[in-house]
Amino acid sequence: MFSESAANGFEECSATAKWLLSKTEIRPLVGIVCGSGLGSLADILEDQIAFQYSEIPNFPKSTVHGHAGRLVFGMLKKTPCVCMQGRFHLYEGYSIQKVTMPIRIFKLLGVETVLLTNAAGGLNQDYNVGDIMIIKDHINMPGFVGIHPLSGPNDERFGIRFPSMSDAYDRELHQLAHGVGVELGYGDFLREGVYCVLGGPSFETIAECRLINKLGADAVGMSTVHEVIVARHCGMRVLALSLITNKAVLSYENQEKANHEEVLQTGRWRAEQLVKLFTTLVPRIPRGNNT
Ligand SMILES: O=P(O)(O)O[C@@H]1C[C@H](O)[C@@H](CO)O1
Ligand SMILES: Nc1nc2[nH]cnc2c(=O)[nH]1
Repeated sequence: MFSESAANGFEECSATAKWLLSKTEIRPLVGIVCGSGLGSLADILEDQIAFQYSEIPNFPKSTVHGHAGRLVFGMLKKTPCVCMQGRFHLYEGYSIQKVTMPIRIFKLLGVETVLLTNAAGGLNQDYNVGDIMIIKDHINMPGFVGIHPLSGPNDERFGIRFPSMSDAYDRELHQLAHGVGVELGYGDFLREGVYCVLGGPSFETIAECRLINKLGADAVGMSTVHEVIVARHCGMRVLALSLITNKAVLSYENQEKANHEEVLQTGRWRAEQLVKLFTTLVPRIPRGNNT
C-alpha cells in the first residue's frame, strides 16, 4: 500500500533539487504552478532558464493538452521564481505522491511561498465564466476515502505527522491578492470561495454538482488541493487562485456540457489579467516567516 511513498521521498526529491540547483544560479523564493490553459504565466519571468520535464531526473511527464511540461526558472522584478508550466493530475495515472513531488522539490530549492492556479467549474450561481476566485478553503474529496498525499510513513524532514489544514490558505497573501486585484480594477470579477477537488477525468454529473454545491463548494476541479496539503506540510505559505472557466451544470433543463476546449479558451482569454495580477503581486510578497 505504501510502495509509492518513495516517489516523493526525501532522497529522490533531494537528488532532483540538487540536479536543478547545479544547472541554474537562480535560487527561487516563489514557486508558481500554472493551471490548464494558464501556461503563459511563465512568460512573466525574465532571464529564463527552462527545463523540459522529460530531462529532469525523477520528474513525471505532462500528458494533458494545455500543460506544456516545462520547469522555468527566472526573475520577476527582483524576486527569483520557479514556475511549473504544467502540473500532474491523479487521472493521468500518477500516484498522489508523484503528483505532488514537484512541491517538495520547490521546498528543497528554497521556495518559501507557493502560488497555485487552476481552471475550475463554477458551482456558485453568482459566478461567471472568467471570474478569478481566491481559494479560501477546500474540500478534499479523495481524502475522504484515504487518497491523501501524506498517507504512508511520515518523514519528519518535511513536516509533522498531523498537519493542521485550518490555516492552509495564507490570510495575509489572500488579502494581498484581493488588494492587488481591486487596485488593478478586477473587483467585478474577483471572488473568494471554496474549491472542491474530485479525481476526474470525467466532468461531474448534475447530481454530483448539486451535492458538492450543497456541501459548501463554490468551484470544482481536479487538482491543487494535494499540492496545497504537501506545501503546508513542509511549511511553505500558499495562495491559490481558480479561474472559473465554465459554469457547472446544475439543472436538467440546461443543455450545456463542460469540455476541455472551453476550459483552455477561457484560460487564454483571462491570461492577460492573471499575468498583471501576478506581476504586481509577487514583488510584494513578504519574505521569510514561513509557518
Ligand atoms: O490543472 P487544472 O486543475 O487547471 O486542470 C483542470 C482540471 C482538468 O485537468 C482540466 C479539465 O479541463 O482542467
Ligand atoms: N472537475 C472539474 N474540473 C474542471 N476544470 C475546469 N472546469 C472543470 C469542471 O467543471 N469540473
